[in-house]
Amino acid sequence: DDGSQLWLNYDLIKDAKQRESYAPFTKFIAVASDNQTLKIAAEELQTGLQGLLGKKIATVKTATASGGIILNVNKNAPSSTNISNEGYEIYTEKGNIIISSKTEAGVLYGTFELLRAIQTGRSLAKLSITSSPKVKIRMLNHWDNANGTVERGYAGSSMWKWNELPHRVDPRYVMYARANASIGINATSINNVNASSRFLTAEYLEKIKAVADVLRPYGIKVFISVNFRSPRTLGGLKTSDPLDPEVRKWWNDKTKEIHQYIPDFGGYLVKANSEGEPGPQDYGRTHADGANMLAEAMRPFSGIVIWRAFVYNADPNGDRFKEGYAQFKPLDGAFDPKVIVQVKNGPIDFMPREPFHPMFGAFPKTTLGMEFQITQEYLGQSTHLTYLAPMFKECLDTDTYAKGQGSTVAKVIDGSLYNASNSLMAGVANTGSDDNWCGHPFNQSNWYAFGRLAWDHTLSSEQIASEWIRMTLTQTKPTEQKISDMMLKSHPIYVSYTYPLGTSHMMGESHHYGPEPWLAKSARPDWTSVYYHRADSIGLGFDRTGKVSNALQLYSPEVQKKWGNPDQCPLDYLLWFHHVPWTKKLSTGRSLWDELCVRYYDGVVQVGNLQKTWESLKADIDPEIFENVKGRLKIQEKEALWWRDACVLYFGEHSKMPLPKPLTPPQRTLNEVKKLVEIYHLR
Ligand SMILES: CO[C@H]1[C@H](O)[C@@H](O)[C@H](O)O[C@@H]1C(=O)O
Repeated sequence: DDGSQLWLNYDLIKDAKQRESYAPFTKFIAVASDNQTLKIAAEELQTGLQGLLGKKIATVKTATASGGIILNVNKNAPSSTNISNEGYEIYTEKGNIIISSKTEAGVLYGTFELLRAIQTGRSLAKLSITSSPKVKIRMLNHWDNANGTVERGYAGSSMWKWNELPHRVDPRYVMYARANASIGINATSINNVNASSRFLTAEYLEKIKAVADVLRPYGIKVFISVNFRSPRTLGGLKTSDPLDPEVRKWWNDKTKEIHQYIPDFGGYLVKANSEGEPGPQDYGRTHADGANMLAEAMRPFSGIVIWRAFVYNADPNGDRFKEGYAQFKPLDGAFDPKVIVQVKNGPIDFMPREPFHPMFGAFPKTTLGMEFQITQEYLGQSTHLTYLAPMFKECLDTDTYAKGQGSTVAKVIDGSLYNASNSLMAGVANTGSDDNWCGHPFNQSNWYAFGRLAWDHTLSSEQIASEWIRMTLTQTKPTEQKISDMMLKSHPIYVSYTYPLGTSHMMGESHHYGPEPWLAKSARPDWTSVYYHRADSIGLGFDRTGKVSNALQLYSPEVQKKWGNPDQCPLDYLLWFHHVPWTKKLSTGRSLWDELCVRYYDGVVQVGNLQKTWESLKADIDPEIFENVKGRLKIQEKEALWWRDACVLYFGEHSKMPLPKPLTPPQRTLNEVKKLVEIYHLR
């Protein structure tokens, strides 16, 4: 098993009794219409049950006996059932299992839920499931380039073969569609937000159309990331000013043209005036001017405009933490209803642990979408085992107190806090052309977890891990439990040997691989490490209280209270908000310096424990996957040591304090670690 079938490998259920228990419900599949989506659902059931039960199952038009699975689209289902268009019900009636929804896509989602029930060993005897997605647009953002590379991709080159399309349509697109549909993902933006105008040419629209045609029956809409300067680069206009009538006409025409290829086009995703990308500010206009121009072009159609809030200027005296908020806050209420503003989970940039972005809860008149990063740019890329569901949930479950207690980030995102009519959760994809799609075999679990949480953010990290392990790795309970334990501990372990106590942004410059806490000079001050950790002879951390940047003031008073006092701030967030003296005693009873060292050292020890646990599971795991993970855990251990030694040695030069007992000295000198990291900068 090379992992190419992801969590849909449908391996035979080993326990014969269990297989038999499903026999009374799997005698036939009834599907009345020949709608393509329903056909796909029926075929998925056939493939799945063939694999899981080793049983060939026929499809019929109408059920004449009991003991089958009936796929049922009920467009007029009473609204009292409280199920949204994409939601489904699964129940038993007259000895049949009914999967029912108002839409074909809903039936497909229900079908995957039934298969998941069997894959994870649940009983079908008294099924009664109703499920509706909590978020409307559940989307992958690909940072894939036209030349086949992937920005921050760690699983090979792009999965989109632009040089082959539209003539050759890679069969992997179908696998991709199945995988996404199985977790409820219903949208995908196919190209990098650092966007090439090429994607708006007729040549590329034909290619994108071919992809959209594959994804459509799986309920997935295609979006395109656009370059704001396209009216100039493609249209030959003198400007891309969003208030210029010719520019507006260009976008209107382009949007119409796109719809000739893709009638159900999802819409535009835009990174503007961020990290050198063009945008409305180039012409003295606002983000709202830019977004609303595109929304107007989209007016005749169902599509939308997703405008990113990831913006920051290079102000050495400012605080990047406050930038997105500062630029967007005056525009709350100014955006067209077709616009969703997509905000990264934290205010800086996908750091391993960030406080939630202060925009969440502060924009009652704007629809805010969530942007998570599934690809592990700062989280071990393809060599560290890091399960991200707990990190996603930590953000979603945090209370913004925007409308009193219980105003969680999740409620901002699912639209319930401000009664938003649309909602969005996006994840930067980690897919590539690697056989197993995601590089590290465990990285697949982050794609899976993202989709499951976008559908239902109340699912627990434990449940999602358990599902994924059973569907992907093993059905043996004790093994499952051990792997689940590894996964649930993995994010805290990673944070421990990289960014403990609320430190951030100390990675190697530009490639973002490995530690570089000493980085003090870069093209921009806020691309260095010293800007963030602010280590000096007194202490460590960025003071964001009223004394210095006062970024804390962007949060509601309850949140300020929770994080604003260094004696009460949870240690995991401490150095995000406070410059703490090295000698200050923390709640653990240790000084800041001692606590920092203990965490760096413990992280490395824990990676050793992950290795030991994995080794003990050898007999139960597919040999190829076993060796693959084993090798990567070795790399993880080596790199955890780099991080530990780099940070402890570097910060030690500031604190001038000895390592607490019983920690043994680092394996290298600071210069030796620096040399290791410098290799990655050699040309
Ligand atoms: C697409 O650019 C990325 C950039 O590679 C990445 O290092 C940074 O984290 O975020 C940017 C963004 O989100 O726009």
